[in-house]
Amino acid sequence: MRQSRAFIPTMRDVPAEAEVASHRLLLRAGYIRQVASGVYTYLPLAWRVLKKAMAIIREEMDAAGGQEILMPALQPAELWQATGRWDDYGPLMMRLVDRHERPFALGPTHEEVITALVRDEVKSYRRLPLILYQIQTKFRDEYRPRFGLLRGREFIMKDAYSFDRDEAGLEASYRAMYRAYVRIFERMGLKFRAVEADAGAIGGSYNHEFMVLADVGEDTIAYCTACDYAANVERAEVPPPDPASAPDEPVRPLERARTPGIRTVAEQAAILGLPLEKIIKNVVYLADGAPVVVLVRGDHQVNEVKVKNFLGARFLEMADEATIRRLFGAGPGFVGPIGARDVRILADHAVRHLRNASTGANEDDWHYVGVNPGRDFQVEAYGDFRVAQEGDACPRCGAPLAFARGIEVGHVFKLGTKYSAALGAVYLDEDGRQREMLMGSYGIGVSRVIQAAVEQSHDEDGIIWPPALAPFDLHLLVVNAADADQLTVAEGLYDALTSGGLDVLYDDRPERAGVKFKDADLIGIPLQVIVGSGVKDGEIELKIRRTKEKRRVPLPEALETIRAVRSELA
Ligand SMILES: O=C(C[C@@H]1CCCCN1)Cn1cnc2cc(Cl)c(F)cc2c1=O
Ligand SMILES: [Mg+2]
Repeated sequence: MRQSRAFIPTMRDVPAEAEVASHRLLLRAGYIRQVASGVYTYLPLAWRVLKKAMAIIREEMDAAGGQEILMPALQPAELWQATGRWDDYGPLMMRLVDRHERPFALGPTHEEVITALVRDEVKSYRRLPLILYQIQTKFRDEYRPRFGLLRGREFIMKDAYSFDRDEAGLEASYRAMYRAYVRIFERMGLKFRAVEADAGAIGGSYNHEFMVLADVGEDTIAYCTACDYAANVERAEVPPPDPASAPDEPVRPLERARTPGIRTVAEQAAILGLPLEKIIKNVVYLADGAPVVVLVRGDHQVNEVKVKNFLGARFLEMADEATIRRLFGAGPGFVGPIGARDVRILADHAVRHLRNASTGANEDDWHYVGVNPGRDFQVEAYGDFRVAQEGDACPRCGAPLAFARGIEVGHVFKLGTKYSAALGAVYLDEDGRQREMLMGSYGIGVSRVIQAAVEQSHDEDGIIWPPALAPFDLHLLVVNAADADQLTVAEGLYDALTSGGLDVLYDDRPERAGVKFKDADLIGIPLQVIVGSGVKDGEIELKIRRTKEKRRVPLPEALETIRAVRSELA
């Protein structure tokens, strides 16, 4: 494509709301433009990148036995009402009514639609396993869309759904999808990790997220420094501490201590002269409306995902002060398990062996000291209820965990029968018995992954596309379009490269050299072919965008050297 014709509206300065480098660069380099908050137009360069990403995804999905379909974005409310999910997502789900006042959702995902389709069309075990997938626009009305394509309200997703006869079949489909994802992200040239993740409201037990490692990622990954354990920190398991590691100090009597007006555990620790590890923090929740107090050590945080999953609660929210006062007779900073009634008490493993700790006395301005769990209070259950921290022991091998930030670009789920049961997707097995299909669902954020690639691969001059995703194979520049020799060589190369099957962006504009070099570095095509003053010596120049390395090449060797360098970069 000739850049003099191309619609690539580069710009120098970017709007303030572009907080991360990848968002700024996609705007500056003329890849995307915002239409509304979280809603974007993909301009020609971005659309080319998206088509490359989709081609890789299609190849690997098809190779893994998937069959591509396209489902509608308009979804009748009845389907979501049948699975009980119509009210699960509140304002996050974009809804509308048609001209007959019938309610519809703009599809945020397609479990309901695909399960109803397979229910109606598949009756026999002979038709399983079945993996169907689509690449389609999704709608989620994020409260605060941000970071460009990383968290949009309208975005492109590949979503696949597997249908199997039994657990073994589901496991096979899950592994096939998992392996396909590894190949997809490897082919895209991304540094990524698959991590154990929490299924959240979608249910099902077993799932992994694929994270592109990047400091702006909204997710935190806990990974083991020794084995291949890795988990979203929401889910990372924390094994019970070794009881032998408990401090062996003499047990003290339980006493009250006056702690006027303390607001935080740090203040409580300070006023009592205790380390944070000796404070028992009490966090009060309503789980589907029922009060629960969760006890964790003062230096730990409650992991609400773990608490919610333990309780099997649909909704978990912090109790407000009025509820806390009604239940405990004191404000939030003075709550404790001793003497507490009409409330479920859960405690993290790390609380169990505390000696002579401190906790609220259920009276404003008073705490207990010399608190010894087991003697002074009982709990309903000790469990893994805290957020893992760097240095915690790996639950698989005991080595210390390390943290990294990641951008979730894929998520694979085992759904089991959650949707097939709700919608009646059943099949007849060999003995004519009716059985519910076992499902999995598998997503890739297609528009998100291309920005994740930019976040992971850019420098101060602009984007550095992984070759497999670059909008063009080459960026050909004529330094001085007014120079007849340079123009002749450049035009000749453009024709030869293009007819040789390469996708070339040719900067033929009558712009100053500096503008052209800056734009080429901004747009980020991995290999630049520069036709400049060297033509009088029969030479052109190759520039490798990532390393900025330049190579002078005799014109007769240009085509074969370009091919050689391209295969080096692939
Ligand atoms: O989407 C999934 C699971 C998988 C992910 C891979 C592809 C298939 N779906 C989870 N999820 C996330 N946000 C949602 C937002 C809304 Cl508004 C909704 F109504 C439903 C969902 C929802 O179900
Ligand atoms: Mg997810």
